[in-house]
Amino acid sequence: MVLLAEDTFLSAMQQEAGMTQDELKQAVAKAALDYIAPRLERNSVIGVGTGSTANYFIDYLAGIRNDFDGAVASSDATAERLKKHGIPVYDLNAVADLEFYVDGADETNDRLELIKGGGGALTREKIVAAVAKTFICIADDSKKVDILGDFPLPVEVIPMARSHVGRQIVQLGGDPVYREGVTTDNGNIIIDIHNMDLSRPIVVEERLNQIVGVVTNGLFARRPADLLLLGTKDGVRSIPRNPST
Ligand SMILES: O=C(CO)[C@H](O)[C@H](O)COP(=O)(O)O
Repeated sequence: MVLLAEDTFLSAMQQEAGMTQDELKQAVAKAALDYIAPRLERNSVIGVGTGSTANYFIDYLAGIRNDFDGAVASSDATAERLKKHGIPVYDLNAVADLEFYVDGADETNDRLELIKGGGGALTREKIVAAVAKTFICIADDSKKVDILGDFPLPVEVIPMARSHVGRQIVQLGGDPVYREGVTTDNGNIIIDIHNMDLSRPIVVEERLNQIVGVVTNGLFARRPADLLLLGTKDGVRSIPRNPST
């Protein structure tokens, strides 16, 4: 595990007010690159997430592609983008060591517990995050919340279990909404849970995963991020997880 600095503001590149959300995403992607670049070895393989913030990170990564070996992708879309930049993409099973995983999020709380899966890639994201030694979450400050759950919680489900899982979610107090027309990279469907009490994220994460037919859900509470790079109008805040909270 890399030693993480105290909460600090990084870089002066975005200190003017009025930055767009996209510019904040770009700023945190650059901050992630600046964080990992000096820590990479020539044989390093990097875990790479999915979504618009992760895409900016991939584009920055291309600038240092001769300084590391390659990447593991959390989705087919990410693999495609990495390859377009000439970055070798490895199967996770072929990789012995993954120092860093860099990915966005739909929501984060103070404990760096996350909701992910807005882009439907939650299962592969969770697998890569589980393997990586350090999970760096990159997000603009619209994603920072006190209590998770305004963003509907995605659940990846085996298609034939859709109705069963929906009924179980209702029993747990959530409102399941089938994400129409979406098939995950694993050939499954997504159910988004609205109005669920997520004040105890670890408990909910485990309870949902016990439902037969659920592949996994988008709560990253058992494996939160280790470092949050949060884009704000005052700069990128570097917030390491505090394991004692
Ligand atoms: O979990 C994800 C994809 O499954 C993304 O990280 C999440 O949806 C954030 O996306 P974006 O960076 O586009 O705001």
